[in-house]
Parts: sequence; C-alpha cells; structure tokens
Amino acid sequence: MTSKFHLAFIFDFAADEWQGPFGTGGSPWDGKFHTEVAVALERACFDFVVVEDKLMVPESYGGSSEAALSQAMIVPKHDPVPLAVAMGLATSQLGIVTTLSTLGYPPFMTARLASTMDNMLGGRYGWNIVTSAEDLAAQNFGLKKLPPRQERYARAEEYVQIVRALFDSWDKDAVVLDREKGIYADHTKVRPINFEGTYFTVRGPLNTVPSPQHRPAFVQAGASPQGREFAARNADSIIAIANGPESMKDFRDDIRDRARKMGRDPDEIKVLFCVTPMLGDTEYDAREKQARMVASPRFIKDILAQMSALTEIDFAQFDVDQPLPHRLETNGEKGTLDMFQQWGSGKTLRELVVDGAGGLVSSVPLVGTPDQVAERMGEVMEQVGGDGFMLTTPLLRMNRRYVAEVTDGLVPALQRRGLTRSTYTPGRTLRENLLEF
Ligand SMILES: Cc1cc2nc3c(=O)[nH]c(=O)nc-3n(C[C@H](O)[C@H](O)[C@H](O)COP(=O)(O)O)c2cc1C
Repeated sequence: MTSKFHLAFIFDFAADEWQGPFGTGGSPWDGKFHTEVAVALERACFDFVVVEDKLMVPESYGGSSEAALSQAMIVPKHDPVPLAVAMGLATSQLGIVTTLSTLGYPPFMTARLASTMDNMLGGRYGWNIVTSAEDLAAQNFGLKKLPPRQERYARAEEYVQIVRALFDSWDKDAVVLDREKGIYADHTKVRPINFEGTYFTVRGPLNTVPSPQHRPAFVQAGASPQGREFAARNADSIIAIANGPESMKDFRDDIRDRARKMGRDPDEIKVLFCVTPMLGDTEYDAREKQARMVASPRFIKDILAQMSALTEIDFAQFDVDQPLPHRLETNGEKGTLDMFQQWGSGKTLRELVVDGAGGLVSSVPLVGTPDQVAERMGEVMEQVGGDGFMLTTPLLRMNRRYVAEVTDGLVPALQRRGLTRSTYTPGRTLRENLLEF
C-alpha cells in the first residue's frame, strides 16, 4: 500500500494562457486570477504553492528580447510577495512560498520579509531560495557577469546562515506583552548577531517579532552537486526534475544520503518532482490534446526560447531538424539543460522538444483520464519511495480549465485512492504539514 504523498503547485505572477480559448485575457496584474487559483488549490488540499521569479528580460534567443516579449514568456512578471499576501489572506491552510534571489535581496531584507510574511500568514510562509542563473539578472545588481556556480552557492550558504541567525536573534518568548509591568518585548531576549563573513557583514538583531514557524519553511531547487549539497543542508522541501521513475529515485536517494551525512533526518526533506499532467475525459482525448500541443510550431519555438532564457544559450542558432552539434554547457540552469539535451541520444532538436512534451520540467509523462493519471502517480511514488509531486504546466501558462482539471478531476481521483491529503489539520504550520507524512 502506497503511503500518502504531498502535492504542491508552481506558477509565476505572469500572463496566463492569453492566446488560448480558455485563457483569461493576459492581464492578471491585479492578482485576482492567481488568488483564485490559490483558493482552488486549497480546496484540493495542496500543501503549498510556489511563486517562481526571475529578475531580468531575456535576450538570449536570437540575441533579442523579441521571443520573450512578443509571447509573454518569462516576462512581463510581477513581484511575487504582494501576490503572496493577497493569496495568503484569501486562504487559511495553504502554504505560500515565494522566490527571493540571494543575488537580489540583502539577507537582512529577506529575513525581515520572510518573518513579516510568516506572521501575516499564521505560519504558512516559505522562501524558495534561488541564487539566480543569468548574466542578465546579475547586470541588474551591479555585476558584469553571474558569478560561477561554486561561488554562488558558497555565498548562498553564508546568506542562509545569516538569515537563520537573524530569526534566532529573538528568543521565541521575547514578546511578553506585560501590561502591568509595561513591557512589550524583553530586551534581554533580543541580541545582535554581529556576523562577519566572506561576503556579508550584518549586525542584527532583526526588527520583527518572531513568527509562528520562527524559521519560515525553506524550499530549494538545486540540481548540480553544489545545488544538491545546499538543498540537503537547508531545505524543508526540494523542487526536482528528473527523467522517469528510476532517475527520480536516484535523485531522492542522493539527497537523502547527503542529508544523512550532514546529520539531518532525511525524512525532514520532502523531494517533490515536477510534472505537467495532461488530462482528458478519455485517454484518446488527452493524447489528442498532447499531440495538438506539440505539433504547434509556436510550442517548439516557445520551449526553445524558454530554454534559451534559462541557460543563456541561443537555441535559435541551431537547425531544429538536426541533432545539437556538440554538448552544451551553461553557468545557468544546468540540470534543466542536461535533461533536455539528452546528449548521445542522436535526437534532433525538434525531437527533443516533442520528447519533453510536458515541457522542460516534466519528470514523468502523465497523459490520460484523471483516474489513469492518479493510478500512475501512485505507481511512480511507490517506485521512487515518496515524497510527492509539484504540478505545473509545460510553459508555466495557466488557464481556469487546466486548474479545474487538476483540482476537480485529478485530485479527487488521488484522494479516492487515499494517495493525497483530503483534509488539513487546523492550526498546523506549513512545516508541520510537510512533516505529517
Ligand atoms: C521547477 C523549478 C523552478 C525553479 N524556479 C526558479 C525561480 O523561480 N527563480 C530562479 O532564479 N531559479 C529557479 N529555478 C532554478 C533553480 O533554483 C536552480 O538554479 C536550478 O534548478 C539549477 O540547479 P543548480 O543551481 O544546482 O545548477 C527553478 C528550477 C526548477 C527545476
């Protein structure tokens, strides 16, 4: 019998599927559409939603921003934190995770923002820790180039150490609210951290009250050896991509081994694999939908433009009907690139896109009726060993129909099989929900 597994969802505060027949018009900028999605995810008992983020306008595909801007791909994108407030106030149990880059925010501001959010959301906030992966982003923060991965993660380790120390700069019981003695906070329970490291100097203490989780949940998506090491040390949940059940199992086992060696209980880390279910009333319907999507010339171009944005490699330079001329390397999102290029397979670029028909982040194909897909998800989790899935769409574009297929078709089918949560325990924090099974 498969034990329960966790569900999360990742989207960005960007245009919906604005050109499709079920899009919502392409202007979700008041946050209401995404908030409505968060409410639907809570109804389906998802553990959390992640708001992805990037800090640049891509110019890698064809050496121009045209592909990104004309198709609303990765950009325009609004800041995730105000959206997280709106989503948090419209829900009461769903975890809300926002991406904050260690490149863009000083650690004091991240700690302050995370503590404020966790207070406002009653212990449901999480931070998706990213180091950013683009020269174009680095150039928005005073750098000429993105530092090499090794250095980005060394800096991120120091950064997280500071953020943790800032949360601990207030004892849990520092706020006493003693009306008789006239004491709001006990100053002996609040101390500077006086941190001096290689990259940062931070005095502290934090100037917010301790939050319900004290340390909000940490989410991370490292794929390289450095990224995995960082995630195994720090994350409560890891966003992962892999190539089928065997590679999913290898990834999870690797993270758990690394965590064990660091003295952590591996069960404290929930590895959630990205999938992009394609659902239909019948299996034929679902397969037809998938075939229509991959046959569209726009889909091929959009996937390649997205790949260019994430890796800063110009995929417009390659013939789509030939194999890639050599193995590609990037200082950007290497895991995504390696999975995509399947080096040695001899496949043409078009075949690589069609192969990854679930998009760049699909760990295992899930095409069929809600019952078929639910059954398959259960089998895959059984093979992998746990912990759950991170649902999304091939190009991060959403419409209401897709959300309803997931929350009102797939999730009930999972729940009928006892595979996913069908209630929340009231009052639990995001981290407690993750640790429940
Ligand atoms: C599903 C998924 C979502 C991600 N979301 C973001 C994001 O919002 N912002 C970002 O800068 N990087 C994001 N990343 C990139 C990761 O943080 C990480 O850099 C990447 O997976 C490569 O791993 P590495 O840093 O160990 O090479 C995401 C990666 C994946 C697989």
